[in-house]
Amino acid sequence: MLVIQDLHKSYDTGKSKLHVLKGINLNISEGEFVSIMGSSGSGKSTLLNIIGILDEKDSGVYELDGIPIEHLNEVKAAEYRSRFLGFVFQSFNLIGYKTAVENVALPLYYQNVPRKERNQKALEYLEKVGLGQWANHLPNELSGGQKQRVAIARALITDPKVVLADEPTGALDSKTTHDIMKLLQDINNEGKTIIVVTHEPDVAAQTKRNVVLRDGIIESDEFIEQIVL
Ligand SMILES: Nc1ncnc2c1ncn2[C@@H]1O[C@H](COP(=O)(O)OP(=O)(O)OP(=O)(O)O)[C@@H](O)[C@H]1O
Repeated sequence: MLVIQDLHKSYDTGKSKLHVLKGINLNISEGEFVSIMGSSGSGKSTLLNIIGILDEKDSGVYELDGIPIEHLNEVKAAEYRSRFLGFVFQSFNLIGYKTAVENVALPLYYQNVPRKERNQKALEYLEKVGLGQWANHLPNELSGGQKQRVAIARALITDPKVVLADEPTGALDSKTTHDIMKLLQDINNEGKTIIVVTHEPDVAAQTKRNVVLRDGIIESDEFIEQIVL
């Protein structure tokens, strides 16, 4: 599903180059549930941004579903993102003036799906994450956990190959973190590939494979005994 070989990334900081990813090798198969940990600055977000085609590698191989991801223009990058990837962020990234169902339907709007069809599907996905009753509420009427459920429904609505979640529980209390991780486990058990960047060892323990980055290289990469919620 996802092949990364000897991947490097540097940032130009004006005076010098900051070499952030220093030869990453990572293969992720369909249906895996992977957590990426590592101390602040180790390169987790940089790696996730490259996997998410939000940023470009300098060198090495990155293939997504068999397609080499190389020097894409913005239109092609956006097309691949919408075809292959779903995104979940710590801060939910919902549009404040749109209702829950409108937020979930948004990726289908960009795929030119007719309004009736996209709203119907969005409602289905909201029901899937347990929020059918909240379809017409605005984000500021929802709790943090509910907002993240809306964001997860939005990430799933295009049936992406891979869901990328950057600190999805970072803004949530421990009970809500449990509920969101349970939801991600359910989604993974249905066959979806999920990659989660997290600072929280408890969250990583609820995935099936843990990758630890240290100073731009993979320090460890282990299949783990998943704590099933
Ligand atoms: N656009 C950028 N320009 C310059 N430097 C950057 C840029 N993005 C990240 N960096 C630097 O690259 C290094 C790795 O950052 P990255 O965000 O990937 O780390 P991280 O492991 O996700 O950290 P955190 O856990 O704090 O989010 C850091 O030193 C950061 O300051």
